[in-house]
Amino acid sequence: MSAVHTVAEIRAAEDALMARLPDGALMQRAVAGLVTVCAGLLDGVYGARVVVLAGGGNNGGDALWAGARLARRGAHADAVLLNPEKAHAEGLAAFRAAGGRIVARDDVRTALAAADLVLDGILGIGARGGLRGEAAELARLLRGGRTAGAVVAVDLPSGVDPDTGETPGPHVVADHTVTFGTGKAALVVDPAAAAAGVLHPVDIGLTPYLPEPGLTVLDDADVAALLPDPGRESDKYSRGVVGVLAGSGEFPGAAVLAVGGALHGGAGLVRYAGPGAVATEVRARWPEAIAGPSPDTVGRVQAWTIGSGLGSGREADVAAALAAGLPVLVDADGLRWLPDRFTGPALLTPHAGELARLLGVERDEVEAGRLHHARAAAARWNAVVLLKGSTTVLASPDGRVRVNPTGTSALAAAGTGDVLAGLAGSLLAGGLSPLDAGSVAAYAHGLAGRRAAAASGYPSAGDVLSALPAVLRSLRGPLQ
Ligand SMILES: NC(=O)C1=CN([C@@H]2O[C@H](COP(=O)(O)OP(=O)(O)OC[C@H]3O[C@@H](n4cnc5c(N)ncnc54)[C@H](OP(=O)(O)O)[C@@H]3O)[C@@H](O)[C@H]2O)[C@@H](O)CC1
Ligand SMILES: Nc1ncnc2c1ncn2[C@@H]1O[C@H](COP(=O)(O)OP(=O)(O)O)[C@@H](O)[C@H]1O
Ligand SMILES: [K+]
Repeated sequence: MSAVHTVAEIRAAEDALMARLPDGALMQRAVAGLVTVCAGLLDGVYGARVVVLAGGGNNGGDALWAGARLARRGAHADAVLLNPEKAHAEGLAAFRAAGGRIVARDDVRTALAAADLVLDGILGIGARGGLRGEAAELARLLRGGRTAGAVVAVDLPSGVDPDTGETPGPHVVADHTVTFGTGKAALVVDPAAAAAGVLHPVDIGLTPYLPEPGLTVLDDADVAALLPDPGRESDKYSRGVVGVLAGSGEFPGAAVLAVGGALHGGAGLVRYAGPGAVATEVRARWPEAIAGPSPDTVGRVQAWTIGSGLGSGREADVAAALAAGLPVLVDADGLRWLPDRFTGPALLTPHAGELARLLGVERDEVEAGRLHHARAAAARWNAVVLLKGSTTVLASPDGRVRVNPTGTSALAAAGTGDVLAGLAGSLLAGGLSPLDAGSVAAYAHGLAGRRAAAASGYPSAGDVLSALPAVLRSLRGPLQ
């Protein structure tokens, strides 16, 4: 599991740690990690051309110190000082003493054009708002291909909002980000995360001083530990029975895909509720599923997955499934008929457009502020909200947030959301909490998307579904 902390938490931890260390020692730890990554990216440090973009805070200090160390190893180091009066005094002195050169304004373009590596030390966790003035112009030059060198962001790409993952204005787009101490939301949540490139975490000894993280990113081992493990005495009922209320005459495929996802998520039995013609298609593809016309008549379940491809006019069916008071996942069309607030375990799986409609805002606003809007909806409906898209984020009404690291644009294909809904519903029926069911499902779904993409150029939702069994098998090992 990797942890993400807020700027306030990081500053408190840094203060506590710095109180025990000699002056400047913490920055030197950060700089040592930064220099190691830069040296690894360069084809030899000696003779390499490095341009340091230094703002007026400690982020600029890191970059100047790193420039100094690279210069001592034989690099030609140039620095652009964005705020010369405020430039980090010790960093600047070290940079100059190592032979680093301050670039005159007129020479910035030439320096960038010749650079093998550009260190972005304009702004770090002290950023407030997007880049302005000359800094914005520099970011524009970098994005415009002014340099062929690798752009390495120090701690964060400058100009992104550290805590929200939002990009309030112009910002640097980096090829690599060397980040210190712990994760930041901006490095894992789009749109900011898209500007970070490859992440290189550097341990500066902060962890013992940091609180439990509110935002986490699961890894293979976390997911393996959360996957249901049927015991020796299990039967199909004790493994969990999931009800799927999905599909319609208009969208029968959604039912087929959701039931397929549910059949592979560990539940012992899948009951499909829906119109006869759709049920016939579901059973033709999945003879192991049981079908009935409505939630009331299909038989007992331990959790419901509601909504994928449901179409219009299904309010009564949705109400009947919700009335059971069981753990529930609500997707797609089902989101039109939400109760005022959930009182039991609930997982909502909107994409940005659906969440925008729920919250009465524009889709662009949701995509620009994923964490904010997922949290707002989680609080509003007292449900875990899994917001799908380029970054899938899950916000729980208890304040916990998870970000899924496995997403791939290979999943941006019709029907993949139906597979996810079935899979997550199956995990709910298996006894996982909505937060765990949603994050485990998103994780495995992302891996299935990647696996499917490796096998077929542009995978369909069916390809993603077909890849799921092998992904789950590799995560949890074979059932004994
Ligand atoms: N503490 C430690 O020991 C360690 C810290 N470390 C490093 O320090 C970094 C944090 O440094 P920091 O706190 O100095 O903030 P930083 O990101 O450099 O920016 C602050 C400056 O930017 C300005 N400014 C703000 N917004 C702006 C905007 N939109 N556009 C333009 N300017 C803007 C603001 O000016 P103001 O507006 O306040 O006058 C202020 O001068 C951290 O990310 C890591 O790299 C590591 O070495 C590990 C040890
Ligand atoms: N650009 C993207 N990058 C990563 N994942 C994406 C992207 N776009 C969509 N997805 C994923 O694809 C799935 C699409 O689900 P959804 O929008 O409900 O489509 P549908 O209803 O057609 O199945 C979700 O899991 C979502 O997170
Ligand atoms: K930076």
